[in-house]
Amino acid sequence: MTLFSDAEAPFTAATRDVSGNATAQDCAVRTTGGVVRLQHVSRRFGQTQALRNVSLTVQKGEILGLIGRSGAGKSTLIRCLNGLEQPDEGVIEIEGRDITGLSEKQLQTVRSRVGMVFQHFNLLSAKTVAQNVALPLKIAGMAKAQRQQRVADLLALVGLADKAHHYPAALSGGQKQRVGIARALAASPALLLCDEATSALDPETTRSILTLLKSLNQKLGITILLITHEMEVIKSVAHRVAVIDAGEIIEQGPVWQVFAHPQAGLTRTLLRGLLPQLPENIAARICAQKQGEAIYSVHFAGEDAQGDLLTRFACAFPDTFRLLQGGIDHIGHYAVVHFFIAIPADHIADEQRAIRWLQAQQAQVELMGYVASDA
Ligand SMILES: Nc1ncnc2c1ncn2[C@@H]1O[C@H](COP(=O)(O)OP(=O)(O)OP(=O)(O)O)[C@@H](O)[C@H]1O
Repeated sequence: MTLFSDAEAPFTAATRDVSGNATAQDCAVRTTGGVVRLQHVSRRFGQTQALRNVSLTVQKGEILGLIGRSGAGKSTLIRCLNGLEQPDEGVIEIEGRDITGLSEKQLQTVRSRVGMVFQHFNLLSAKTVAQNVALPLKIAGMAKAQRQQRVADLLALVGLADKAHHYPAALSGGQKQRVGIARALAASPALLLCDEATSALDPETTRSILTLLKSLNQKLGITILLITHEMEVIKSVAHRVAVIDAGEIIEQGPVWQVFAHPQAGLTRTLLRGLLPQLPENIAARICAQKQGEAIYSVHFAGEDAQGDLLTRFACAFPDTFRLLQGGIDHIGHYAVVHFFIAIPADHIADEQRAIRWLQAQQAQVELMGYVASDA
């Protein structure tokens, strides 16, 4: 089902039915720059610049994670995408259509192309699970029999086929969010906008909801904009990440790349809990004066198969270094390797050979300082 006529829609995003099969809508697919495109969008409230010259594209079929701290401008951006807020400057396109300056009636059509998933689920407590999911379809005028079939398909898709006649009060947080996701998908939107969708859930439930979102993205090809303050969420499901700070996009790129080589200070701060850190007893004693052992940080990102960098390094340079801390992360098809080593500062030839070897493997090697050898 599409709520745009072919003439209105620059392309049809939902090209598969809820079972993941290709539909007749495939014929309507046309290539374009992105499902969502913001160009130089700014929004000010009095003295507060909530959005500053934001340019961002969410490509068809991708999961883009937008991460930022409280007050960074995430909600303002969502409100602009929904047409609930108008930017002071810039262009916002949904499926190639500029939505700035549209009438309320025109915006309703646009909103039906954007499925919203909320932090606190926003379910109607007096309606059953099936009725909650059916609501957008009823509003869109879908016939009852067709509606019932679609609700059944959607509930099966989110793993809640047996809960159709339950009320939200009888569901766990994770189940409520599954209902929220089914409802958001009901009108076959082009974009699923998830606003802190897992922030109210415990870690295990968070994982199951993220797994569901990932499988929906793969099965239905649905485009997802995931707004969060947790890097872990981004790492689990997003293809690309954009970091917003004080209304500005300060960094964006493929998740593995941003994890491997974060450029902005805030990105490094947000990543702190997820990346290996220099052990505290070393960090407390490190200094610039050459002595004892040289401490190096080594970063590497490459194809999965290259994730054995540390093993190869250890084989090539046995007895040359001490491993202080380290780990490998696998993000998509990439391995992100990060470790800290200590090399005796008086073995200059070994030190230089080891560093040259690492650099030849495209690793980024940074001398962090020195510690006395008994550290
Ligand atoms: N209607 C408004 N009137 C005045 N200031 C506003 C308004 N809406 C947002 N702001 C301000 O704009 C800035 C961005 O707010 P926004 O709610 O978009 O941030 P956020 O990243 O969503 O934060 P949180 O994660 O806490 O929800 C904040 O400084 C906020 O106080």
